[in-house]
Order: sequence, then structure tokens, then C-alpha cells
Amino acid sequence: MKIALLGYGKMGKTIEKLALEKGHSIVFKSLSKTAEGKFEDADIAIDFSSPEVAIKNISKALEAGTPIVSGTTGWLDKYDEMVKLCENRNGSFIYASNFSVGVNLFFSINEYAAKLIAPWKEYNVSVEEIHHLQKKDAPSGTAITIAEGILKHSDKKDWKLNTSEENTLNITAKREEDVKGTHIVSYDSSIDTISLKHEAHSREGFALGAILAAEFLKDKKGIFTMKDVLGIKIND
Ligand SMILES: NC(=O)C1=CN([C@@H]2O[C@H](COP(=O)(O)OP(=O)(O)OC[C@H]3O[C@@H](n4cnc5c(N)ncnc54)[C@H](O)[C@@H]3O)[C@@H](O)[C@H]2O)C=CC1
Ligand SMILES: O=C(O)C1=N[C@H](C(=O)O)C[C@H](O)C1
Repeated sequence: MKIALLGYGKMGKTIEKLALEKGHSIVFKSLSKTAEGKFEDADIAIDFSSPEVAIKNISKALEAGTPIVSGTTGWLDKYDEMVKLCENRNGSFIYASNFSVGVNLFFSINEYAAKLIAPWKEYNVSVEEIHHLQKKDAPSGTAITIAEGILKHSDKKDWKLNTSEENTLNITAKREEDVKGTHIVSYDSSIDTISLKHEAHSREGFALGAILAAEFLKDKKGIFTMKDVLGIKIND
């Protein structure tokens, strides 16, 4: 597979290393101000850039007829626009807030737990995420996906960062040196706490998942999710 990397930071570099090990090649790389190679040579584009440029990258790929995998977080208010563009262009598109197999299993466990615990009103649910100091967006895209999974089964109406409103799901975001990505869901009562935790030890899980998604998408048309890529069927 010939890959265009849109964004060549921590994730772009990890994807490059693992893609080369799997026998793929990198034919194009875009950095903040410069680019190397020819975008037109790519079979697929993988975008891990920044919230401000993700839409530009995704649009560019869809307009060129190149399948696009995007992992950039913090731009999701424009997701429906990108879906429409993909449909209009008969293109191929996967977005995931987190590409790691472990987190995608965690998403299903989270929804199952939310449904199971929902009738037990003494438990108050909250979400915490911890990431490295360079992260631009808060809360993380993964924390938002987790919150949406909980809200499907909760009396709470919405989520907010740092809230104490009773009917709103509280998300706390912490920034600490070199943390790759930790997500914790807590159900607190006066008697006990039930916690679900996922902790990434490196960026390799995210990168491997993104390459898996690219291999899946390369010869398909349409809009897909990581559930399609991984064949995860248990939902709630
Ligand atoms: N979905 C997932 O599984 C994961 C998503 N992410 C997300 O991916 C994004 C990137 O993360 P990192 O690689 O850690 O960030 P990073 O800051 O290390 O790299 C971002 C790269 O984007 C590129 N970039 C920035 N502005 C650009 C512009 N104007 N034009 C072209 N390229 C530009 C630069 O090459 C920069 O190095 C973030 O939004 C992060 O939240 C990160 C890890 C996993
Ligand atoms: O910025 C990161 O590093 C990460 N971002 C993603 C997110 O916002 O959820 C995924 C992962 O947690 C790492």
C-alpha cells in the first residue's frame, strides 16, 4: 500500500515506522509548512495532524478520490460536513477518536457497564482522561466517545468538562509529562467505587489500528468505523 501521511508528528512518525515494517511505503508526508513526495501517488491517506487542519486534509483527499483515514481529534463539529462530502464524491472515509484495539474493546465494555449499572441510582458516573503536556484539545476525543456511550444509558443529558451539575456527566482532563493516553470511568457511591481503566503504554496501538483501518478501507467505498474494521458486534 502506498501511503500519504498528512501530519508527521508523534503519530505520523510511529505510523511510518510500523507501516514500513509491514511492507507498505510512504509516498508523501505533509508537515506544518513543508511537504515531501507526491500526494497523487498514494493509494490511501492517513491524517494525524491538528484540529485546525484536519478538515483541509480530509477534504483534499476526498476531492482527489483518495481514501482517507483520520485520527485527528478536536474537529468533530464538522464531521457531518465531511460525511456529506464523502457521499457526494462517492469516496472512502474512516474517522476514529482512538484506533487502538484495546480502546475499541473498552468502548463496548463501557457501554455494557453503563447499561448494567443504570438502574442503580446510588452510583454517580464520571470520566477522567490524562494525556501528555503537548495535547491541544480537551477533553480527548476518546473521552467524548466514552461519554457518548454512557449517555445512551443514563439520565444525564449531556457531558461537560469540569462540571458539578447533577444531570450532566463530568469529564476531567489532566495533562502530565509523557502520558500516552489514560481513560478512567468511575461509578461512585457512598459505599464503594467501580472503576474501568484503559492505559496506553505507547503510541503503537493507535498506529497499528490506523494501518489496519487503511488496509480495510483501501478498496472500499463508503463511511466506516473501527467497529467495521475490527468486526466488533457486541454493542450494548
Ligand atoms: N485517533 C487516535 O487513535 C489518536 C489520535 N491522536 C490525535 O492525532 C493528532 C496528532 O497527534 P500527534 O501526532 O501526537 O501530534 P503532533 O503535534 O506530534 O503532530 C501533529 C503534526 O501535524 C502536522 N501539522 C500541524 N499543522 C499542520 C499544517 N498546518 N499542515 C500540515 N501538517 C500540519 C505537523 O507535522 C505536526 O507535527 C491529535 O489531534 C491527536 O489528538 C493521537 C493519537 C491517537
Ligand atoms: O493526543 C493524543 O495523544 C491522543 N489523542 C486521542 C484522543 O484525543 O482521544 C487518542 C489518544 O488518547 C491519544
